[in-house]
This record gives sequence, C-alpha cells and structure tokens, in this order.
Amino acid sequence: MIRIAIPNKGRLYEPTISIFKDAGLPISGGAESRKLFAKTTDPDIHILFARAADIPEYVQDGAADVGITGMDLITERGANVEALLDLKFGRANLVLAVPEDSDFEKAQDLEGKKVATEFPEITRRYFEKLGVNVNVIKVSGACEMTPHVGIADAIVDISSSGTTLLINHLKAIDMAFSSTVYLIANKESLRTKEKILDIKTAFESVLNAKKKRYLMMNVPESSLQAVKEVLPGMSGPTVMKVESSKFSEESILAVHAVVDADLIFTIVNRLKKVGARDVLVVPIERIMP
Ligand SMILES: Nc1ncnc2c1ncn2[C@@H]1O[C@H](COP(=O)(O)OP(=O)(O)OP(=O)(O)O)[C@@H](O)[C@H]1O
Ligand SMILES: O=P(O)(O)OC[C@H]1O[C@H](OP(=O)(O)OP(=O)(O)O)[C@H](O)[C@@H]1O
Ligand SMILES: [Mg+2]
Repeated sequence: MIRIAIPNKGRLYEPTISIFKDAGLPISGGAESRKLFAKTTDPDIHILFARAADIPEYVQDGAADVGITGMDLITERGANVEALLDLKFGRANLVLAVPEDSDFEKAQDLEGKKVATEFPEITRRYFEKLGVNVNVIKVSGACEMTPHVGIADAIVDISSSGTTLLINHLKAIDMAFSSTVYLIANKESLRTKEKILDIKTAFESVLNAKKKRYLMMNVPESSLQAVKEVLPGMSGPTVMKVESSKFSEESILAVHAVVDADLIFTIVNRLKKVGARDVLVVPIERIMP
C-alpha cells in the first residue's frame, strides 16, 4: 500500500486534485467532505489529506510514503525527504520587502535590523549567505503589517501577484527563495515500494503533455513534402490516406504530428502557406516516452 499526503485545502488543493485526474489516478471523495482519507482508482494507492505545512514532516517520518507540497515548506522544515519531481504549479516567491518610503535598497542595508517572517529558517539562511546579521522574528500570519507597527524593519514573505505588498505600502527589494510544488517521497519507502516511481512517471507524463499539442490536418498529396519540412525534428508525422471524395481530383492525406505548444502559432501559419487545410490543434492528456 502507498499512502500519498496531499493538501486538504488552500490554493494547492484544486491543482493537486486535477493533476491526479490527468495522471489517470482520480481521487474519489475530496477533502471538502471533511474526510481525512480517500481512495484512488488504484486499490494500492491511498490519499491522506493534511495541512500543506505538515506534509514534509509526515513524509519524512513515514506517516505517508509520498507527498505533494510547496518547496518553501519542505525547505523551511528541513525535511529529510527525496524530492522526486517539480510539479511546476503553486509558484510563489519569498521576497524581502521594506516600507515603500524607506531608504533600504538592498539586503545589506538591513545589517542589525529586525526582519519578520513566517519562514525563519529560509530567512536566516538567506541573510547568512549574504553575511548580513539580522534579528529574525517569527510571525504566523499578517506579516505585511509588522513594519507599520514597529515590530520589524522588513519582512520576508510570500508574494505571487504582488497585490498584498502594494496595498500594504511595501516594496520588494530582493528574492530570498523561489518555490513551486514538489512530489516528495520518504527515503525508505522509495527503496522498498517500486510503485512510487510509477506515480512519478504518471505525473511526469502529464507535465510533458502540457508542453505539447496534437496537430491534425488534411494535405493534398502534392504538398506533403513541404508540410513535412515545416514539421522538422519531431517524431512522425503520421500520414494516412483520406477516402477520395467525388469533389476532389487530387488525393488528400491526413497528417498527424505532436509539436511543441510554444511553436503552434508559427507552425500553423507556415502549414497553411504550404497547402495544409482543416488544421486542428488538440490538447494531449499524457505522454509516456
Ligand atoms: N499567493 C500565495 N500565497 C500563499 N501561498 C502560496 C501562494 N502561491 C503559492 N503558494 C504556496 O502554497 C503553499 C501554502 O499553502 P497553504 O495551503 O498552507 O496556504 P494557503 O493556500 O494560503 O491556505 P491557507 O493560508 O488558507 O491555509 C506554499 O508552498 C506556498 O508557496
Ligand atoms: O502577492 P499576492 O498575490 O497578493 O499573494 C501573497 C499573499 O497571499 C498569501 O496570503 P493568503 O491569501 O494565503 O492569506 P493568509 O496570510 O491568511 O494565509 C501570502 O501570505 C501573502 O500575504
Ligand atoms: Mg495563506
């Protein structure tokens, strides 16, 4: 049996549920039903709902074999776990921010000052690396308020859109840590439970698929060579004969190929120019190499 700890609420909950679905491992019964455990379509794989901040410890101690949570929380806890895969969502920066009317311009200007944060370990390490001595004050929320009430001179806090800093009259002057959500595993479980790597591969296939699109088009036989030249360096394309229509003299081929999502705009325009018709761009759910 493999137990996977996932966030029970907050902004990581929905994207985590969706990556399980895309990976072909949908979770039955979410945390909204206030259950602590849930099943997946694999009878061997069970879900444990937990606070995102507690997941690193659960995985380290073996309460869960695998976990999904933010790298900031994993690093802050100093959890001894194996980071298997960057899942690339839940992106957030831990920034060093100061009141917008202050004279502090860089971390070095904070020598001997007070810095409030929910992430004291990451903050200590950040200033240590820079050789700057600060007094780190741990708070458990509403960090943005502390410089305005004399508790701190600066903060190290999560910023993603930057709105919270702006409305609290703070400005970011450096980035202390950049975080995304990771798939992590208990080190002992990783040695003994092979299926953990299958889970990693399934998630990896979802990430690969997000970067690609499936292209389908009809091509007159005379344009095939030119179309192939527009689709270089990719496996395929697959070419199939389309049943001839009484309206068309020329033989038509259906061409299918997998292409980089970033190149879609350029490729589709070029394909049209060399004679491709009825071009369809389709998302892909998973790519298993
Ligand atoms: N804008 C953001 N604010 C806070 N955390 C964020 C943000 N964007 C991504 N995250 C990541 O989400 C994780 C925190 O999730 P957590 O569930 O503890 O907080 P939350 O989504 O703010 O929920 P709540 O505070 O309501 O419990 C961290 O790893 C953090 O890096
Ligand atoms: O740059 P932004 O997009 O504004 O996001 C950053 C803010 O979001 C988080 O707070 P959250 O909404 O989770 O409230 P909390 O402090 O109660 O957890 C975080 O602690 C920041 O305050
Ligand atoms: Mg929060």
